[in-house]
Amino acid sequence: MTKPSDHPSVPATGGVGVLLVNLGTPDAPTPAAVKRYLAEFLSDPRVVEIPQLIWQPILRGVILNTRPKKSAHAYQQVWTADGSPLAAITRTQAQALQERLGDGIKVRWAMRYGNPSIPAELNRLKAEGCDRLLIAPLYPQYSGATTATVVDKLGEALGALRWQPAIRTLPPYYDDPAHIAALAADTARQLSTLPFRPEVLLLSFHGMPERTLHLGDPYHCQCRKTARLLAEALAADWGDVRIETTFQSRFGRAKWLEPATDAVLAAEAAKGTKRLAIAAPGFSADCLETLEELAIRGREQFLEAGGQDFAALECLNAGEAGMAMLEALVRRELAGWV
Ligand SMILES: C=CC1=C(C)c2cc3[nH]c(cc4nc(cc5[nH]c(cc1n2)c(C)c5CCC(=O)O)C(CCC(=O)O)=C4C)c(C)c3C=C
Ligand SMILES: [Fe+2]
Ligand SMILES: [Fe+2]
Repeated sequence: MTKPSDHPSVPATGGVGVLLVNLGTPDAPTPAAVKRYLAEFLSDPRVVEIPQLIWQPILRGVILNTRPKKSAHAYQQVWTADGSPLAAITRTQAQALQERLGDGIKVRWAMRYGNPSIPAELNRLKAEGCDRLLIAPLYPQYSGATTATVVDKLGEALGALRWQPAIRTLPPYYDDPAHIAALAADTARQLSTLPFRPEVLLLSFHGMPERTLHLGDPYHCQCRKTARLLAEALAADWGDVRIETTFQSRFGRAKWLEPATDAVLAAEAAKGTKRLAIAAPGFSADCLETLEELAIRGREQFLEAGGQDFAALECLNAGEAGMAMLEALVRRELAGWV
């Protein structure tokens, strides 16, 4: 049967797509690009929970006139030939996952803030015939400021479509046995290559305003559980290493989750800890917060306070342990679709 001459052409359908999403990053390590990125990021009411009428004048009048220069300097210290580490690693993770899943599933990546955007990649997958999509926010622990805002943005993009794809989202995987096993294997692998045996292993998670915990955000508890399970998994071979949990990257004047990573680094050195390693099991990819704040500034803080040996471990990134885990999680969520 031929379609009527006034009938629109039918787009391709029947494909399955996976969209990996991480936080976002500036397009360049310049004050202007950082300003554009921070304006979008810090205007998200999920990230700064202050009424916009009060917050926007502070953001536009103060923060965006001071922070971009300082942050651009920090980004310059970690920028690579492939661009921002967070974007470059997320891209590599998507390529590696594509290879593992094969051509029957299309894998793309997006950034919640900045580029490539969620709407652009959603529309691209749809144009390529994917009418079933798994959106995977690459945050092991759920928070309103990260996981939920990916789904908000997705909803906004879907709202502009007449013909929407079917959607699934990857649940947080903070206590998933596959995640804990990947973290334990990769942490042990990295610890065993260090030229020293640490007395202390700090597990540093990105902070959040403490208020969000009391308002019911599960982030804090999920970080604590990841840390506890990881410590248990490491106990057999690394039981002599004391494991502590801290929260980093405080922003603004409100009280944030404690203890703070920078304060603990200085306090450990002051009380005589000489050898310390730090890992960041809340980040699926290395980024400004791990490469600059922990590996550069954290080292300075520990050594200046009297520490001797310091190592910042890498995130799971696109390594074997992390990719095997991601493949397992994604295949599980795609069950029934492929
Ligand atoms: C891993 C989870 C993250 C949570 C939770 C989170 C909360 C959160 N962050 C800010 C403010 C900033 N974060 C910045 C960078 C940044 N944050 C995360 C992850 C989480 N943030 C990542 C992966 C990155 C790195 C981005 C990169 O380009 O590499 C920044 C920008 C850098 C800077 O100027 O310092 C800010 C600002 C708030 C307010 C918040 C919770 C409410
Ligand atoms: Fe952040
Ligand atoms: Fe808690």
